[in-house]
Amino acid sequence: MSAQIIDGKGVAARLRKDLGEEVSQFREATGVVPHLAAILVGEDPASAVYVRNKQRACEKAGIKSTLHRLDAATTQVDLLELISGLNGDDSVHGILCQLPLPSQIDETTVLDSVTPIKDVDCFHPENVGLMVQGRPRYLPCTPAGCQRLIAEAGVETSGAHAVIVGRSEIVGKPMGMMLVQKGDVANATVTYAHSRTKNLAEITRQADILVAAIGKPNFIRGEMVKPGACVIDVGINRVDEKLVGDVDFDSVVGIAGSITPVPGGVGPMTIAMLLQNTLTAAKLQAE
Ligand SMILES: Nc1nc(=O)c2c([nH]1)NC[C@@H]1CN(c3ccc(C(=O)N[C@@H](CCC(=O)O)C(=O)O)cc3)C=[N+]21
Ligand SMILES: [Mg+2]
Repeated sequence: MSAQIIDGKGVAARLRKDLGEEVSQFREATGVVPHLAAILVGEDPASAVYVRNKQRACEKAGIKSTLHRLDAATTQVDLLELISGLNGDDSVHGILCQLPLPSQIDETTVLDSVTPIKDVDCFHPENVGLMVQGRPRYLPCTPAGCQRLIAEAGVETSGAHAVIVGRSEIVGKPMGMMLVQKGDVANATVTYAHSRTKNLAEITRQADILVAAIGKPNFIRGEMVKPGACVIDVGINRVDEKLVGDVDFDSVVGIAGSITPVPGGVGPMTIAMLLQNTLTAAKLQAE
């Protein structure tokens, strides 16, 4: 038996098409064009590719996108000044500051400076707090994409044991919070595991839903997976010019019940959710 391969790329394409229709209805009803401002600091080639993909997806969906490129040597003061200008620009609904930032810049200070209503990444503590309390303004893009793929796989989450491997503020921590909520594609029993967890394989083997967000290529192997589990691979690692996940696909695919591929799994969903949040942002600000 081989796992069902969850087609993130296909699901994302469908979502983006539906979203494009919603965007055109919104534009017609309000005359407002949803607008995402993206900030890219430095020359990291992977970041440049991601930002370009996000911009292309925006344009296809009828969302305006502008790119603000800053030199790798940009000071924190300059970046904060740019964000302050975008915060005050009524034509801009969403602001995305691509991570990682160069070492002279403190990421937390910068992310906290994005006005919460324009925080389409859902990184601001106000938005994280609202999400954790079960009254989200925005959902964080990558966890929301994972949740959508779990639903697409037809996996029951209510009462299921979801094990999150990884505790980043961007993926692992919010993912667990979303799956433990009361609600659809939620009501799970959540365990967080991470680099200090003892007997990790013993815990991952208890997972009905296993989310791998550790940032280590091919880390989750077949013997760490319960037969029939739903395995969501958030990893994006470049190894010998190739993109590989945090899951060792070849050893897991014969054991899991369903699995996301890399590429073509969570990554495209992250972008679809960003577009969704940008439309939400425009709606909230058009009121
Ligand atoms: N402020 C901020 N928000 C982010 O959401 C954010 C960020 N910074 N920094 C970097 C990470 C990473 N990320 C990805 C998005 C899409 C793909 C994606 O579409 N991946 C394709 C492959 C793309 C390729 O070939 O490189 C796939 O998995 O099929 C990957 C990674 C968003 N991030
Ligand atoms: Mg990390």
